[in-house]
Amino acid sequence: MTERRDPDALIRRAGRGNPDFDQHFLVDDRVLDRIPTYAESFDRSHVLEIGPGPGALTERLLDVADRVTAVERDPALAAHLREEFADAVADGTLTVVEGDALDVEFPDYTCCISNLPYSASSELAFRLLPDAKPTVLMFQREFAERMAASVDDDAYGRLSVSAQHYADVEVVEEIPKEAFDPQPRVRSAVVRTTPRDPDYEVDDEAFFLDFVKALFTQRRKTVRNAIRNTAHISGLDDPEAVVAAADEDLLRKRPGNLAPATFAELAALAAEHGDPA
Ligand SMILES: C[S@@+](CC[C@H](N)C(=O)[O-])C[C@H]1O[C@@H](n2cnc3c(N)ncnc32)[C@H](O)[C@@H]1O
Repeated sequence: MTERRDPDALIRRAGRGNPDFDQHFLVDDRVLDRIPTYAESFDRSHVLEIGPGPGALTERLLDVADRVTAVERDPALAAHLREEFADAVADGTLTVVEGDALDVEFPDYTCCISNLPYSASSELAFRLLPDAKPTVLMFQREFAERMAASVDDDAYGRLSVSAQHYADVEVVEEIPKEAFDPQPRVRSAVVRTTPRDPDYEVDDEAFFLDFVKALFTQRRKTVRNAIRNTAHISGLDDPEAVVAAADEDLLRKRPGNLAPATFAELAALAAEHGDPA
């Protein structure tokens, strides 16, 4: 292996960042070395990296992948990456795409490994998860815990059910603020998602996800009241018919105590009786 670039030197060569673009760069070599290992069991032949920044993680991804596509919104950083990794760009192992990862077309990647911009965590996660490709992603710790939470956990909510609809979700490492420059205000965590089909059937995915979103806006209410109060979000024309058709024990529970498969059953019942838009 050739000697690695120093992350601090990469930041210096990239030039000071743009505060509008959520730029907290990883400078801890041990953390940077570990991140690609969390994807060891995945096909890493074509890795998608969102928000490569100065390129410290990109360099490690180039070591384990046949190809890396790196999507960077900051034009100065995209130019820096093309210069810093000119050999890899020239031989086609690295493609730098300048643009917003929420808009650009993704290549036919095999897995995504990224330290994401936290302000777009949710939108980026839900752009990636339906692709059914494995991911290793860094998020704010609290967001990561909510993604991975199980029914009855305090952190269990809409994010848990929606993310786990697409994949198994695990928090594989917590990362202290000191691993970044500049340091973020919040702690971070690395999440691994392994795509799989859910263990329940959903006929109308969009309605299921809207129904979950609706009920979790009323997480402290009973399911009965949550169904009644959120028709404007779930799109149900006749929430009373759903309440009339549902099991009494279920209606007395709170949304945070319903497992994903129970949400799916209730959503099917709601679609059948509640006349969704
Ligand atoms: C938290 S930094 C991570 C940088 C680098 N991967 C690291 O670990 O040091 C996030 C990076 O995403 C870039 N970025 C922010 N919003 C973006 C977007 N919508 N699309 C693509 N890149 C974005 C920022 O310019 C920054 O380089």
